[in-house]
Amino acid sequence: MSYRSKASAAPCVTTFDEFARLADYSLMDTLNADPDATIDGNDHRARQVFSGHFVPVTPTPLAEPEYVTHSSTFFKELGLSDELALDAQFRQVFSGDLSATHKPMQPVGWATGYALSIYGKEFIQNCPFGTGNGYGDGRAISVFEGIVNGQRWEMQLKGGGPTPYCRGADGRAVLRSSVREFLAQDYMHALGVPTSRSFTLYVSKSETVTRPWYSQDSYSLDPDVLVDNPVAISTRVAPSFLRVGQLELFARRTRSNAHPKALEELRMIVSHLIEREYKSEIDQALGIANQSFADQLVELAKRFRQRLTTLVANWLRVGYCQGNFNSDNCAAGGFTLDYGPFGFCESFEPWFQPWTGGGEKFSFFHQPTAAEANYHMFWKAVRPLLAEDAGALEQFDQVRQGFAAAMQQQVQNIWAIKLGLTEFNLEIFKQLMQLMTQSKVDYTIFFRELSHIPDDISALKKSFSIETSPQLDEQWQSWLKTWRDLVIKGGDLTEISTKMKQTNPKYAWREWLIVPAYQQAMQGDYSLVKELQEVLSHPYDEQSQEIEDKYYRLRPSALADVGGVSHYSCSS
Ligand SMILES: Nc1ncnc2c1ncn2[C@@H]1O[C@H](COP(=O)(O)OP(=O)(O)OP(=O)(O)O)[C@@H](O)[C@H]1O
Ligand SMILES: [Mg+2]
Repeated sequence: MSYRSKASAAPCVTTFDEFARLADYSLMDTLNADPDATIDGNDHRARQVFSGHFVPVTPTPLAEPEYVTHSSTFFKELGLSDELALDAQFRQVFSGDLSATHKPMQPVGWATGYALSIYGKEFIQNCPFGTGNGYGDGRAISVFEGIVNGQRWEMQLKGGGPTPYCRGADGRAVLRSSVREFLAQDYMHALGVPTSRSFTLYVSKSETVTRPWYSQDSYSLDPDVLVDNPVAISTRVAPSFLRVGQLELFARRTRSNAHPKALEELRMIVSHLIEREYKSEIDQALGIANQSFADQLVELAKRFRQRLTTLVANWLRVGYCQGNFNSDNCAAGGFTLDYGPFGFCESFEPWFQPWTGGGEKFSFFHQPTAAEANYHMFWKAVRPLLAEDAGALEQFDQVRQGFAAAMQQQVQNIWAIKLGLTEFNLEIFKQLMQLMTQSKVDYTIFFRELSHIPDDISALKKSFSIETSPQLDEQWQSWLKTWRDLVIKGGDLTEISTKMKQTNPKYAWREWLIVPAYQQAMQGDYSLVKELQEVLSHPYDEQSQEIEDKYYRLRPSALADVGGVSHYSCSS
């Protein structure tokens, strides 16, 4: 299996006119708008939204927008030329000014409500009205839907200004978090991990917002200063932005009989999910003719389970920790969404958690359990739609029951692949985890060095951030021998090594190397952002010696506990 990203099509769309013509809004045609909303989308204050699937809302344009970057890789895949990102009208639209659009593209975007469950427990405290009706996309506004290069995509501004779900906040995202989100999303794609995609990033040259953050070299757990930050809008793209929390919102309304159309709205949103994210797979599994909705739901449960368990196993593979894997941050399409509280594990720690608000339950190795809690909420939300079909309901429940076993299977599978083994070996794995923790290994460097299948531990020592004792070295040597003997049984060492290098990336997300990129970007210099984009878009490749010296190295120990580098409290 190779995790390299796919090849791309030749560019063809070069003007905004051509781009706007790709718009096709099936979502607005098939789902319900909030009946209390205004048609013009001038709807920017926190309020309750009682029904409907979306609220028409216009973004708030950035003042004096400037181009920061775009994803060249993704533009190519979509058949868009790179110049388009610099086109004045295109920039205007993707920095929030929809007045520059023309038909069939529409001058109004939309935001959606969703609910939140934390580790399987329903929460409404986050809603300012105490009802759950004020919670949803507070600063994410979708502005485009269309068929681009043969595939349907939705494009969503993040930081596009307040919506009815803003809960009194400003609806903005700062450049720091936008650069992080943009780069991380692109990086995840390059790693071969399903994700929403980075599209464009523009910053305001004159508008700032004040956010709590860390002073230089601060060891504080919580931010200790207020910083003025330029505001930015990044656009992300996905087949849909449906979250498990969104299904939950409609299920909760159904359960409480909130309004007469509640069950129908739940059915509609789940059908929409199938249409957008699972249609071809379900058609393939069931055949196109004579499918009942109940059959589709059972198949949906299977497919989502498969995607979610694979996703989380891949997060473990690449060292990613979502940090706040609640149901409102869990895409129902089974890909990574919301790069706010995330981080990548450098110095190995099973319970690594970069986000100070997240706690151990959302830490690195707890993600499979967090995923199960989200899957449970998905199951609970969709279940009422099967009330009339006992047979399908039983199958649906069985898929839910099987989550833990399926998850364990995926995790074991990924460990076997990471270690170049044909099957998971619990003893080898347990010993390794212990040794890795004791030696504080750099997660990425360790597995990359191991991918060369060395017979001596000296190469692996490059990844250790402590001096090891002779006893520990002996334990390592003995582990290495047992592991190597097992690998040898699996076949040709060169082939296994090549596969391991396609599984274990060389280039990692190192927060301390990202910090200078967003700091320089705040001063108007985007060159480091571009450089990182380039390095991180080929994470499995050997790159130049210069890049290796700069990016393939351990975090300086002085940065180990620095606020904003090793941990952060705020993702906005
Ligand atoms: N500055 C802000 N203004 C308005 N709403 C905000 C702001 N920051 C966060 N929110 C809202 O708070 C909720 C939870 O925060 P979270 O950090 O998950 O959001 P987010 O990073 O904006 O979300 P996502 O990537 O999931 O859309 C979301 O509904 C989000 O829209
Ligand atoms: Mg979120």
